[in-house]
Amino acid sequence: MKEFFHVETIEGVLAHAASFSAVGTETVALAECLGRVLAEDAYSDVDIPDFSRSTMDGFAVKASSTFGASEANPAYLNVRGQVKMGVRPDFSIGPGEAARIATGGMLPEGADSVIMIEHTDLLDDTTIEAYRSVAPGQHVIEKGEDIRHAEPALASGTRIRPQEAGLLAACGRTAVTVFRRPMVGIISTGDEVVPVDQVPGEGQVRDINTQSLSGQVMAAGGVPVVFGIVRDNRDDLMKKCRGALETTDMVMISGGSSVGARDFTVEVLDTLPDTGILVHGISISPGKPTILARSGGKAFWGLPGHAVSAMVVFAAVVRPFLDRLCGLTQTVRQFPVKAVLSRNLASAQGRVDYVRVRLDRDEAGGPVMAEPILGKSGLINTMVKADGLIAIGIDTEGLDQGAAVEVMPL
Ligand SMILES: Nc1nc2c(c(=O)[nH]1)N[C@H]1C(S)=C(S)[C@@H](COP(=O)(O)OP(=O)(O)OC[C@H]3O[C@@H](n4cnc5c(N)ncnc54)[C@H](O)[C@@H]3O)O[C@H]1N2
Ligand code: MOO
Repeated sequence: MKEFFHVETIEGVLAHAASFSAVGTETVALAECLGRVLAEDAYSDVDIPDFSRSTMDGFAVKASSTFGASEANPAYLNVRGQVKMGVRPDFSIGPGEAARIATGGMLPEGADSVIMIEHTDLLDDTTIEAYRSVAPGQHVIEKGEDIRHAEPALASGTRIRPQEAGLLAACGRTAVTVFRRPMVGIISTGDEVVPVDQVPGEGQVRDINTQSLSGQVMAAGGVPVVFGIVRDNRDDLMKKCRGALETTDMVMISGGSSVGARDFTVEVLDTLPDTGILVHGISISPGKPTILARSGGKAFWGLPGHAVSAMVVFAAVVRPFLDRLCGLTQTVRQFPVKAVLSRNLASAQGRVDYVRVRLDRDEAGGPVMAEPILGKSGLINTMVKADGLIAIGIDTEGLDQGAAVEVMPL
């Protein structure tokens, strides 16, 4: 009888991720870099800002000229001139002096702070009264305070969000080196699986997994490459797998990962050159009959056919491998949502149970509640109802109503 072998803990499977390498790099225009992963340490060609700059409309002063100033006892300051925007002032400031300055203006030599215009009064064309004291550095961004040009502004392996793109703009980077988006081959198998544009006949189902897995790949920054549906035929499967491995960076096949007589995936993998099966069976549910193989340095996944199982395995196991291929090395700061379980939940020991949950909160602003969505792993609509997954630990028998849980968003 065929059996699972290498049944592995989730940690054991994830440990294999380190043995796969990031894909190559390419240069993209700044405007195209959103969502990409930086493949270089990015520096600025100048300090940012490159001059000490006012953050308020007012008067640039030496802070010491205002010490002790108040409504009852204002400081009288001599106005030396006006700072023009975008140019270095051609005068300096001494004790008891001030210069008109707008937000963003360059501080004149000698000035170390700015007093807001609303804390001053104009006595005549060249004299102001200051009613407040300011501290050195107040209302000023110092030269290099945002980014110093000798220090890396962003580290290689960082995912570029809008704020990183803004910082790259400040650094003068019109183009950046990023990792290529990994191409992920997607194959569906099964004689009963038909394309979306066909009305399924008796005993047939439409191909869900190609679409849902493609979406997960895209959301993770990869490019799905769809290889369609393969019949339960060893030669056809072999041909598709070879083609997918030759043209993509990672392959996911769904269905045919279990131990049934028609489950050819393992046989095909055993025959492919330079290919070894790393894992067949993971101690998780759903998703136990998952295969991970290495073929010519590429990860090859056999995901369970059930639509929920395939998606859960992607979220819990495949995603960290794809992150690695994407070149992500900086910690991805994604925090789970903390919630309270709405009902008792049974779970078997010896495996990690991934439970779909819907999040809700009452209008009074109580805790976020996690309501389990129970249902078989072939029901895609249970994933639609779910906002996330909770993992019940391998040694945990179940969770009680009211337990604190962490929800991985879907
Ligand atoms: N005797 C045993 N039978 C099964 C076991 C087991 O341990 N012993 N494990 C079960 C579990 S758990 C799962 S999950 C499935 C996984 O089986 P396979 O990966 O071999 O997948 P299939 O048998 O091909 O398909 C399962 C199910 O999913 C439907 N399917 C397949 N592909 C798609 C697709 N692209 N879109 C939508 N639906 C798809 C397929 O028609 C089947 O209904 O094995 C259990 N059996
Ligand atoms: O573990 Mo299978 O992966 O139920 O649904």
